[in-house]
Amino acid sequence: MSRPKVYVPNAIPDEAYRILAEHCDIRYRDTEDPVPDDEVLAGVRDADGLVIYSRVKVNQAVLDAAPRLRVVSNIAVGYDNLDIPALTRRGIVATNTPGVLTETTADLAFALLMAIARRVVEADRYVKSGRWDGWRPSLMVGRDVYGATIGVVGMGRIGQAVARRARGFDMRILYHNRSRNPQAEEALGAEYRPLDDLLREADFVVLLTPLTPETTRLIGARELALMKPDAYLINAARGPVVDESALIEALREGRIAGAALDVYEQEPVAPDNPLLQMDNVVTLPHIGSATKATRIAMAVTAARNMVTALAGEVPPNAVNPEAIRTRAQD
Ligand SMILES: O=CC(=O)O
Repeated sequence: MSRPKVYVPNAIPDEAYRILAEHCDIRYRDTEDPVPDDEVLAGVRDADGLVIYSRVKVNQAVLDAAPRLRVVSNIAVGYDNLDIPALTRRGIVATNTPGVLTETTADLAFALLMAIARRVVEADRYVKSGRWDGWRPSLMVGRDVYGATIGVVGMGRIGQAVARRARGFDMRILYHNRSRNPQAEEALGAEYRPLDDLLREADFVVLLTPLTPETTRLIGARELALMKPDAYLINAARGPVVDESALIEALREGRIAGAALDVYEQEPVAPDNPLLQMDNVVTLPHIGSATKATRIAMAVTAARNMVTALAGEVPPNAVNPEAIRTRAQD
């Protein structure tokens, strides 16, 4: 039997490459540079599998160009770059990499929270600018994290990992989620709130939802207006969960105290985006899961998902296992 063909349009760690190479023929683009759309279309032409980072979109045009495609393995926990209904209709299994990045991403979300509360980035820039003329009681005063109220929106794996960190800071933990999580309530002392109530009460609103039609622009002008004027918004989920123009407006008018962002409506963020000019906004370049160990673990997980799915088994992290049934009925 001939080996399946897998298209890998961006460089992946050797550990993951080796797993794929043992079982598949790989068409490899050994660079992290963005893949032009026409290269994706050419790359998938004879591919049985596609292993991608979330910057590559798999839409109808890609599917139309990929008659043999059976598996798409995303090296990310989020999979909003994939048109899941279209994949499922075609019997193509999609997989993601949950679990391996939970703690790493929670660390980063908490780092965003700490950085905005204690003005870490602003203070660093200030010292490096050479303007510091000595200790002053009001210099770079921020707000306490310890004992404050955190509102976690999206109490999945990462949300719960952030709540565990918040417990260490003796924070009051509120959460909002599609469904209540009695286990998180019991284990973490987290209190469920309808979204509006969470927004009214939290000092730090931390977004950790997947991007879905329901969570797109979940936080808009109305929601920002519910937040306390001294509260902060932290987005470690996906940019489009927030209406970015409404956020810019709220920050300009001082309706919230600040924001710490790892993600944006458009990535990379445009150099003239007003958020980049605001001292009370921390801006990171989508690095939630960016540690060496976690990036390797994500790629290895993605490679294993691919190999398992190509062997005709249900892969450990199938996001649309029903696609296998669709295929079986063909
Ligand atoms: O953003 C990163 C991911 O979804 O893993």
